[in-house]
Amino acid sequence: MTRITIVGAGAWGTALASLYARTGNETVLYGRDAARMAEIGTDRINARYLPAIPLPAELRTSSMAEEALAGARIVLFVVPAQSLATVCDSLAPFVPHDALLVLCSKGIERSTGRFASAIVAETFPENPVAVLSGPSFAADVASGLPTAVTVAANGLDLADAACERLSTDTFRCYASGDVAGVEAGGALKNVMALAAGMAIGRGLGESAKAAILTRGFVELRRLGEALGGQPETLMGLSGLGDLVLTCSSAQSRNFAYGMALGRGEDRTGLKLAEGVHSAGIAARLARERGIDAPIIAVLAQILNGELSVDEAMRMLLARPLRREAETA
Ligand SMILES: NC(=O)C1=CN([C@@H]2O[C@H](COP(=O)(O)OP(=O)(O)OC[C@H]3O[C@@H](n4cnc5c(N)ncnc54)[C@H](O)[C@@H]3O)[C@@H](O)[C@H]2O)C=CC1
Ligand SMILES: O=C(CO)COP(=O)(O)O
Repeated sequence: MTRITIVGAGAWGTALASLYARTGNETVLYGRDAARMAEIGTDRINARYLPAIPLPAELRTSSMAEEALAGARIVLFVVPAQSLATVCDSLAPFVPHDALLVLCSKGIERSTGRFASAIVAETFPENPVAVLSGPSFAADVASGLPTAVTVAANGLDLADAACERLSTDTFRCYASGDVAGVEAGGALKNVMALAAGMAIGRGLGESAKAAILTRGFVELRRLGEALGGQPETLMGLSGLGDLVLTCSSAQSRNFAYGMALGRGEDRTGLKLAEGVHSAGIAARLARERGIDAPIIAVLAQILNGELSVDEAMRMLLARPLRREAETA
C-alpha cells in the first residue's frame, strides 16, 4: 500500500483523495480547518465543496500536518495557485524529503508570474516533482467516471514512474517531459473558459463561443510556447483537451463565472475561478514577451473594470484583418 497525502480539501483534493482511497492506497486528506475535516471524516461527504458524492470508508481525514504527512510516499498539492507558496512554507517541516510531490493547481501566481513547479522547487529543492493536469471535473473523478490527464516531470523517466503510480483503472495518466507546457495549458485554458462563458452570458451565441475558443487556443499556444512549452503538449490533454472541457460545460466554475460576467450579475460568492486570478498576470507575461494575445488582454481589462463586455467585443471585432495562420 502506498501512503498518499492530499493537501487541500476542496473539490479537486477531495475527488483525488476519493480516487486513490478507492484504489487501495492508504490515503489521507489534509485540510487546515479542524472542524470541517472532522465533519468530512464522520459524514463521509464534503458538503461544502463536493456535495452529494459519498466518500469511501477507507479515506482518512486530518487537520494535523505532521500526522497527515508522516511517511507519505506521494504528496498531492491541491490548493489554489495564489495559496500554494504559503501552504508550502507552512508544511515544509513535515513533508518527507523523498516523497513524490504532485502539483494539481491550474494557475499563475499573480505577484510573481510563477507556475506551481517554480513555487514548490523553492521550498522543496530535493523532492521529485510532477505536474498533473488535464480534463477532469472533480465531480466526475470522485464519481468514478473515466478520464485521461497528463503528468509531466523534468525527465521522462520520472514522468513515466509518476504515471505508473498515479494511474488507476479509471484515471489514465500520459507521461510528458514538458512541465512548462502542461502548466501553461492548465492555467491558460481557465482564462479562455472565462471568455467563452462571457460570450454565452452576453447572448452572443454558440458561433461566437466557438470562434473565441479557437482563437483563444491560438493565444494559449503562442504564450505557452513563449513560456517554454512544446506545441504537441499544448495540443494535448492539458491544453486543448482541458480547453474543450471547460469551454463546453457550465459545470466549469470558470465558464460559469464568465457567464455571470457576461450577464452583468454579481459574482461575489461564486466558487473558485482560477482564470480570474491568472488573467492579469497572463496578459502581462504576453506583453513582456511581445506575444499578441488580444482575448487575454481584453479579459484582464474587463476583470479590472477598465472595459465593458460590449466594448471588448467591439475591440476584438475591429482589429485589423489578418491571415489565419500568422504566428505572432
Ligand atoms: N475542481 C476541479 O474540478 C479541478 C480543480 N483543479 C485545480 O485545483 C486547484 C484547487 O481547486 P479546487 O479544489 O477545485 O478548489 P476549491 O475552491 O474547491 O478548494 C480549495 C481548497 O483549498 C483550501 N485552501 C485555500 N487556501 C488555503 C491555504 N492558504 N491553506 C490551506 N488550504 C487552503 C481551501 O480551504 C479549500 O479546501 C485549483 O488550482 C484548480 O484549478 C484542477 C482540476 C480539476
Ligand atoms: O480544471 C478543471 C477541469 O479540468 C475544472 O475547471 P473549473 O475550475 O473551471 O471548474
